[in-house]
Amino acid sequence: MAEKTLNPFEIVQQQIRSACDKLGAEEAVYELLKQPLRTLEVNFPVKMDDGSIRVFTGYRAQHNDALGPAKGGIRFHPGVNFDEVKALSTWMTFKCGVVGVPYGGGKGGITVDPSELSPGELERLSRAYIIAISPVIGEKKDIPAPDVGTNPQIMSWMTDEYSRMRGENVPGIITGKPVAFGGSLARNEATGYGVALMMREAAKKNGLDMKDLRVVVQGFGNVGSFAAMYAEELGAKVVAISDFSCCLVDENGIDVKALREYAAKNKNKFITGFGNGTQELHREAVFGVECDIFSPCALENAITSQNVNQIKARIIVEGANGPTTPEANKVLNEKGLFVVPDILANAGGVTVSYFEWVQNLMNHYWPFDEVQEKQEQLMVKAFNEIISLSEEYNVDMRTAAYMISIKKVADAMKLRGWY
Ligand SMILES: NC(=O)C1=CN([C@@H]2O[C@H](COP(=O)(O)OP(=O)(O)OC[C@H]3O[C@@H](n4cnc5c(N)ncnc54)[C@H](O)[C@@H]3O)[C@@H](O)[C@H]2O)C=CC1
Ligand SMILES: O=C(O)CCC(=O)C(=O)O
Repeated sequence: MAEKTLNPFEIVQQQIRSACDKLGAEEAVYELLKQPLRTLEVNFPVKMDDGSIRVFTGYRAQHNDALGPAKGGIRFHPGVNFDEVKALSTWMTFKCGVVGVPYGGGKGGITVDPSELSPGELERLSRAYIIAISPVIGEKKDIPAPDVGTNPQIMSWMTDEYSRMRGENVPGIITGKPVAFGGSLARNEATGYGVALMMREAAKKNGLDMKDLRVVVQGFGNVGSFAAMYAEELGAKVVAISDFSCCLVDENGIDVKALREYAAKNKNKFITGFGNGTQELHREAVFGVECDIFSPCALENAITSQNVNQIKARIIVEGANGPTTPEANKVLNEKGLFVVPDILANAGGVTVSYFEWVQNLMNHYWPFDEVQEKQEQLMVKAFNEIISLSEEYNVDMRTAAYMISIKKVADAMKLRGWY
C-alpha cells in the first residue's frame, strides 16, 4: 500500500478535517485552523570558522494564538522545510489545548545539520537566527523552546542575544533554558517523563501493570532517553532502544541509565557500540521487536504502511510529533492497538515550559518534585478527559484529543469574534 502523502502539513490538515467533521464545527473553524495565521521565512548570514560566509534558511510559524501567545520549539535538522514547520506549529496549538496550557501553537527551525558545525559556528547560527525572527517573537507574543537538534545551551545563547537586543533581561522569551540561567527544574526531563506517565496510564486503562511490561523506544535523544529511563523507573523492562546509528536489543532489559551515560560521551550522542550484553542491529529492526508498548520518539512518519505490520505491541505511545502516517494509523486502529496520540503523549515538554515561563514572569522558582507533580496532574487529567470523550463518541484517542482541543480553540476564536 503506497502512502497518499508523507507531507506532515497535509497530514495534520486531514486530522483537523476529520475532528471538525466529528464535532460538527462551522466551516470557518476548519478554514481558520487549516493553516498558520502567520509565517516567516528568513535567510541570514553566519561567519564560518574559515572566514567564509554561509547563508542559512530558517522559519517561524505561528499557527494560532486565540488561547494565548504562540509556543513551540526550534528544530535544527537538514530535513527542516516550511511545510514541516507549519505542521509542527499546528500540532503545538492542539497540544497546548489538550493539556490546557494558555498558549497557541508556534514552531521554528533552520535547515542545517548541527553536527557539521563547530561550537562557535553553532553559537553564531543560534544568535543570528533569533535576531532574524525577533520581529515576530516576544514573551507575550511567541515563546520558542528546544526541539530536535537544539538544547538548553542553544536556548541560553538565544535568550542572551534577545536580551541584549532589548537592553534588559528577558528570561521569559524562551523556555528550556539551563536551570542555572532561568530554566525550570524538571523541564529537561519533562517530555520523556510525560511519555512514561502516559505509558503507565495506558497500561492501567488496559488492565496491565507497568511492572509486567516490555517497552521498546525508537529514538534516544531528549525525549526517547528520558521516556526509556522513566519507563524503567516505573518497573517496565526496556527490551530495545534505537537511534539513527543502530538498534540495541536485550530481552533481559537494557540498563537505560548506563546507556544515557554512554551516549552522552559520544559524537552525536549515538548509542552504537554500547555492548553490555545488548545485541546490535540495524535501526529499522526496532519495529520487529516483540513488546507490550512501542514508543516512537524520533521523527515524524516513523510508523508507515511499510512497517506497521511488523510492530508486535498492544500499546503505542507517541513521543515524537507526527510519528504515525494516516494509513499506518488506520491499520493500528483496525488491529485494535491502543494509541496514545502525540498531542497528548509528548505534551509534558510544553507543560513544563509553561511552568518555566510562569516562574520567569514571577521570578520565583519551584522545587523539582513540585514541577513533576503539577505536570502529572495536568497530563493524567487530560488523559482521562480524552478517554471519556473517545468512549462517548466511539472514536480513537487521536480524534478525541483533536475534538477537545479544537473545541477550546474554536470557543476562544468565537469569543474574540474571528468567526
Ligand atoms: N524536546 C522536546 O521537549 C520535545 C520534542 N518532541 C518531539 O520528539 C521527537 C524527538 O525530539 P528530541 O528527543 O528533542 O530530539 P533529539 O534531537 O534530542 O533526538 C532525536 C533522536 O532521534 C534519533 N533518530 C533520528 N532519526 C532516526 C531514525 N530514522 N531511527 C531511529 N532514531 C532516529 C536520533 O539519533 C536521536 O536519538 C521529535 O519529533 C520532537 O519534535 C515533542 C515534544 C517536546
Ligand atoms: O516546550 C515547548 O514550548 C515546546 C516543545 C515542542 O516543541 C513540542 O512540544 O513539540
